[in-house]
Amino acid sequence: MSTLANHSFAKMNGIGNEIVVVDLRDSAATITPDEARAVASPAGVPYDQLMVLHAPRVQGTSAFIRIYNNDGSEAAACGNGMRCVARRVFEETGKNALTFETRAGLLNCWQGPSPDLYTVDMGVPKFGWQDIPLAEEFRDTRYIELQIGPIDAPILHSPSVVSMGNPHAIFWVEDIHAYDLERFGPLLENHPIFPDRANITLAHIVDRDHIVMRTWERGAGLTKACGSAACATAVAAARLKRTGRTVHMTLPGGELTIEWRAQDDHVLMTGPAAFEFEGRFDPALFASVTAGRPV
Ligand SMILES: N[C@H](CCC[C@H](N)C(=O)O)C(=O)O
Repeated sequence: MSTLANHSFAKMNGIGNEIVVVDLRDSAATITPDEARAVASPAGVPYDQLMVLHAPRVQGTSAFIRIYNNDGSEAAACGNGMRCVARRVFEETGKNALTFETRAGLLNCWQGPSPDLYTVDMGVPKFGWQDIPLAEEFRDTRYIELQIGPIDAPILHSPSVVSMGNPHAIFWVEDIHAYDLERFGPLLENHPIFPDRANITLAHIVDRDHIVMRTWERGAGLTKACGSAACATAVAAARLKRTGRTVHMTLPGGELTIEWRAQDDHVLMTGPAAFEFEGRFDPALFASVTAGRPV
């Protein structure tokens, strides 16, 4: 039987990015893709990302976090999900600053400038074509040769690419609503130039301090917000010298502030984390899936 049967969870969201948080720090089990997909099923607790806390592996961290998209794939970064995890563990411990480990590295989280805001240090962005990763060499990743639509009149073209521990492609447009992202998103997400797939963002630079954007997420589809994409987009715009290093981001689900810190190139993301409800997973959800095995 699955470790998750009858296990408690918290349903949260990060400006509309649907998050489920599960605490497995007292268990040796890991979650299989089948179990992650079962949780996301209509009979379960539909989410964009599942954030699973495991026992800390590194001195000074509160947990090792595994991140699952609702298609069952694992991701190394989830900004909105990390704010939700930070809120949960701050409330559990009474602390207001903690460090977590993800596959992208150690992430410091702290209470933001007001009680309803949380800041996550998302680490240093990577720009090398092999770090994104891309399937072939591109020396300048501020714009890569990728387009969709007729060769002589592409609909979308020349995206910037950035890794925040997960791959992002950002297309710069005048009107983010003028494109059928539900149609183009999966084509671009699964384009062969992205051997690990990619998160696809449409972004409009309003001025040097403000960007509006929306994202087709790798492994989750169209979401109301993507925190790591907001980080990637703000950094990509600053690289193009079209904004400063602190940018206000407007996403369909709400607002984030991103600072690409000058002294160490770390990307700080600040925004809310909403709690919705707690529950326990119905064992029937996992009747036909393979259970995670102790590592
Ligand atoms: N779909 C992303 C993971 C979640 C990112 C997003 N929800 C965020 O807040 O950063 C990926 O597979 O890289």
